[in-house]
Amino acid sequence: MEVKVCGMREPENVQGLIQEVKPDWMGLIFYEKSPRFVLDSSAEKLKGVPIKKVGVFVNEEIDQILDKVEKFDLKAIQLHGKESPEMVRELSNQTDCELWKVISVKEDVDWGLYKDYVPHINLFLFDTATKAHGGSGQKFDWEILKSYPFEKGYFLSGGLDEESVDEILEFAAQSPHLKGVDLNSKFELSPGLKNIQKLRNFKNHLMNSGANNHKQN
Ligand SMILES: O=C(O)c1ccccc1N[C@@H]1O[C@H](COP(=O)(O)O)[C@@H](O)[C@H]1O
Repeated sequence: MEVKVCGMREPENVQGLIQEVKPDWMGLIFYEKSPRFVLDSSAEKLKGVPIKKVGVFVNEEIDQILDKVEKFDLKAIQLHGKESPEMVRELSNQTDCELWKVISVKEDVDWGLYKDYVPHINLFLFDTATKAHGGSGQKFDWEILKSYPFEKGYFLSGGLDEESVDEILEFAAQSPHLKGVDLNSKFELSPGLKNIQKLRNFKNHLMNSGANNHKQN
């Protein structure tokens, strides 16, 4: 089970994350309306940090995305808006980054809307649908994922907190395509500043409970 910690931006906080939590991925949010928005002026300090970085974008132009890939040395691109399969295909032809397409969940998912993304992406990421697009701290009903029809792996997101570990493990036991979890606002001291202790507790609990033995796709 992989762990992504999203919404990072303060260099000291990032150092704490790398030394004490060691997640697989660190997310940087490039959506101006987010309280976790990362400025270009942070690129110098964040570019070389030894952790794989995911850039989070909402309905952004391809040129702008590729500019951030270069400036921040991103290894994955998380598309968190209404990006079309055509746009994702075009992007996949212009970058070696992994592509992660978000599916925002309300009450149900029409899986047919997502099949055209499958050939062009590395994974889906499920989050709760809200007007702010992400970072809501709200969970959705994971039961909806029982009908997940694709072979592609996915990440789970949306309001995950320290108390979610047992629920995640129970869910993972019946969900062979669950590849990772994405942690964000429930682990914050303030927007963009994470509580390292809480993140460490979560990761230790998850890993010591055998989640690293979970079958991955
Ligand atoms: O965190 C944000 O501000 C944000 C804004 C716009 C798009 C995505 C954003 N974050 C993503 O939201 C999910 C869930 O976060 P939370 O746990 O509910 O706070 C996560 O994938 C972040 O990458």
